[in-house]
Amino acid sequence: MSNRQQQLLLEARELTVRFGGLTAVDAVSATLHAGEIVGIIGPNGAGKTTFFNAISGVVMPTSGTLLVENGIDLTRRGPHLYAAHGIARTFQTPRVMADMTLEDNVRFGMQFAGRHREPISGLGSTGEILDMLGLGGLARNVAADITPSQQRLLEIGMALGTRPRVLLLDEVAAGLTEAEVDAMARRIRRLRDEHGLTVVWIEHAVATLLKYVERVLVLHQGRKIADGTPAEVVRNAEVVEAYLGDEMEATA
Ligand SMILES: Nc1ncnc2c1ncn2[C@@H]1O[C@H](COP(=O)(O)OP(=O)(O)OP(=O)(O)O)[C@@H](O)[C@H]1O
Repeated sequence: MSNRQQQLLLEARELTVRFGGLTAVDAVSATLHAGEIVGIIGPNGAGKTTFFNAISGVVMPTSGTLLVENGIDLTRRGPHLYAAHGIARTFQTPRVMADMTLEDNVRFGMQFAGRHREPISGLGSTGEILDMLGLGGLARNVAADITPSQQRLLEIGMALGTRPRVLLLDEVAAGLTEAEVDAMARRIRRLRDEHGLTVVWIEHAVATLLKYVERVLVLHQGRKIADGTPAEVVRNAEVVEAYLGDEMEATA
């Protein structure tokens, strides 16, 4: 492992999120190191999105601790601070601004960049960001006029505008064709390989995700039940049982 990969960018310690009597995330501990592409899988309602919400400041954890780069404690701090510390995310339903042009959408994201954050190499301008996502030719179009899969890419562009080190992707492949998913995965890998980002990627389609990530966390009923390479988790008995075997068969 290189030094770059060893740098700890995010650490959740016993993170718990309760909604009334329901424990959506149950004492989950996990680490994320620079240069990783990590997937999060788990059956419906497993707590994947809530865990994302907790590590991006969208929901306050009930208990536990969240540390970011340089050991800074962001537990229970506001979402703007997460962006300032280099954490950016997309949402399951893309939150683009339909009436604005693609370049203005990316510019909007840039307003949330931490004032002292260096631009990402090769992704410092709206043009570079849109080109990297294959949206350069549509820069002056309004977001309402592009396809749903292009809107997903645009939302990634808005996140990139904040100059993140860690990019959290929530089901960016949902509803895409196989060819589009493949193109999306290649772009995500380039974000890591060429632009130095670290990626955490939730996808409901397990077989899809396991093809593209190097490490995977498995959540079930709010608990982390596995954390390893795709090959390791598909052989994990607790994981197979959580999915009743069904979705894992395609990847076994
Ligand atoms: N704001 C909320 N208020 C109350 N309950 C919530 C809230 N958000 C999520 N939950 C509940 O928390 C649990 C975990 O939900 P979450 O959306 O995190 O799971 P998930 O693994 O992302 O599921 P899916 O694959 O269906 O998106 C579910 O039981 C859900 O109903």
